[in-house]
Amino acid sequence: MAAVHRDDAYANLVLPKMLRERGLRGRDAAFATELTYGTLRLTGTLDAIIAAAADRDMARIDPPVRDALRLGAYQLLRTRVAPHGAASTTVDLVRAVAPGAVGFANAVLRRVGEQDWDSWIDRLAPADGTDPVRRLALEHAHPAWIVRAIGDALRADVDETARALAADNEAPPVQLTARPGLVTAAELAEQVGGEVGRYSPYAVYLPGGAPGDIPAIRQGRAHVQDEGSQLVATALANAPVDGRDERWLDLCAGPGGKAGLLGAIAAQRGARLTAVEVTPHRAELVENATRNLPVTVVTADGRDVGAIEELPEQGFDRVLVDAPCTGLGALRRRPESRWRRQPTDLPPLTGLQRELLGAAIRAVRPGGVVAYVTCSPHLVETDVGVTEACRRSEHPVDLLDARALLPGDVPDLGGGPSVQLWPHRHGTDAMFLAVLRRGE
Ligand SMILES: C[S@@+](CC[C@H](N)C(=O)[O-])C[C@H]1O[C@@H](n2cnc3c(N)ncnc32)[C@H](O)[C@@H]1O
Repeated sequence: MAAVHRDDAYANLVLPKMLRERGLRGRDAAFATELTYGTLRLTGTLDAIIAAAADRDMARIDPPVRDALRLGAYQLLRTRVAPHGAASTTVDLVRAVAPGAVGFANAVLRRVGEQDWDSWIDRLAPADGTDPVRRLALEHAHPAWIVRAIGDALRADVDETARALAADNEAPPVQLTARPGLVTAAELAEQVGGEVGRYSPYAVYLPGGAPGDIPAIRQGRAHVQDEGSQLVATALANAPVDGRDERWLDLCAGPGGKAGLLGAIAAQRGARLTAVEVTPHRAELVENATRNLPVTVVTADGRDVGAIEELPEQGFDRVLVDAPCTGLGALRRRPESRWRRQPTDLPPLTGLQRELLGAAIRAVRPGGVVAYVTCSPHLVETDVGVTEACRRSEHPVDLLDARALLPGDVPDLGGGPSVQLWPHRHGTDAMFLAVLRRGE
C-alpha cells in the first residue's frame, strides 16, 4: 500500500513479488491480494468514510496511519473478517508505524464499524435522484469524472452505468489465447483444466493458479490475454481487403499481446507482421512475445510513417493502431489507476491517438483496412477521436461495420459501426474498436 501511495508503484507488479519474498502462498496469498486490491479500488469511498468517522480531513492523517485505517475499514465493511480481528490487526499495524496514533486509530475504527457499507453510503451520498454522478461515485468508488465518462458512453443510462462501475470492482478472470496453428482452444482448455471461451475462437478461461507454470505458455503456444483483446485483433484479421494480403502492421505493439495473436494468424495465411514500438524495453517484450512467428519488430515512433524505410506510405494491407490511452476500460485490472488518472491526462493522449490513426491511414494501401483500438470507453478516445482523425485525413476512408467482423456471436453491440465491449456485458475489458477501409 505504501509502495503504491508513496512511490507510485503498480500493485499488480509489486504485490506478487512481495508475496513471493515473504513466502505467502495459497489462501494466505489470496487473502493478502484481495485485501490490497480491494482497499486500493475502494480508496476514495473508504477515505470519505474514515474522514467522517475521524471528523478530520484525510490530508490531516499521517500517510502510514491513513493506509492502515483504509485496510481496517475495508476489512470491517467489505469482508467477512470478524470485526475484533480486523480492528486488532489494524491497531497492531498502527502501533508498528506510528505508536502515538494507536488511541486515535482505535476510536476511528470503532466508529467506522458502527454502520455497514450501505448505511455509510446512505449517510454520505446525496439523496437518490438528486446527484446521480456523485452518488454512483461514492457507491462504486470511482472519481466523478470517470463516472461521467462511463455514463456518457452508456448514453446516460444510470442503472447500466451502475452495473459497469460495479464490474470494475470485481476481480478479473484470467483468460488465455491459444495461438492458432500451435494449439486449439479445446486442447489448451483440457491441458489447464479450463473452459473454452464464449466468443473468441482462441479463448480459454483459466480457473485459477499461476499462468506462468503452464507448459503451453512457457513454450509460446499460448499467452495470457483478455478475451476483448483477442476479439479486436481477430476482427482486423477478418476484415475483407481487396487483392494482396501479405503485409500487416501493428503500430503500437508493446508489450506484444495482440502482435502475438496477429503473428500466429499471419503465419497461417502466409503474411508477415511488422510490429512497431517506441519504447526500447517494450520492443524487447514484443520480441519475446513473437518469437518463432513471422514478425519483424521495429523500435520506432509509429508517427514516422513515410519517414523511415520500415514504414512506407501505402505499404501495408492491414494495420492495427492499439493506441496509448487512459486505460479506463481495464480499471478492474489496475486497482489504483482510477485514483491516479486525471482528466488532464486526456489532451496529450487524444492528440497522440489522432496522430497515430492518421499515420495508420497513410501506412495502409487503398483497399486495405485499419483497426483503431483503445482500452477505454471515453468518447473522446473512441468515436470522437475516429471521426476527427477521418475528417483530418487527406485520404478517403470509410467506416466498416466492426460488429460484423467480430468472431463468435457477441451480443449487445449497440447500433455500430464501431464496437464497444464492456466487462458487465461481455466479461471482457472495455475495449473499443473501429475499422476503416482506405479508398483510392
Ligand atoms: C495500448 S499499448 C499497446 C498494447 C499492445 N498492442 C498489446 O496488445 O500488447 C500502447 C503502446 O504504444 C506505445 N506507444 C506510445 N506512443 C507510441 C508511438 N508514438 N509510436 C509507437 N508506439 C507508441 C506504448 O509504449 C505502448 O507500448
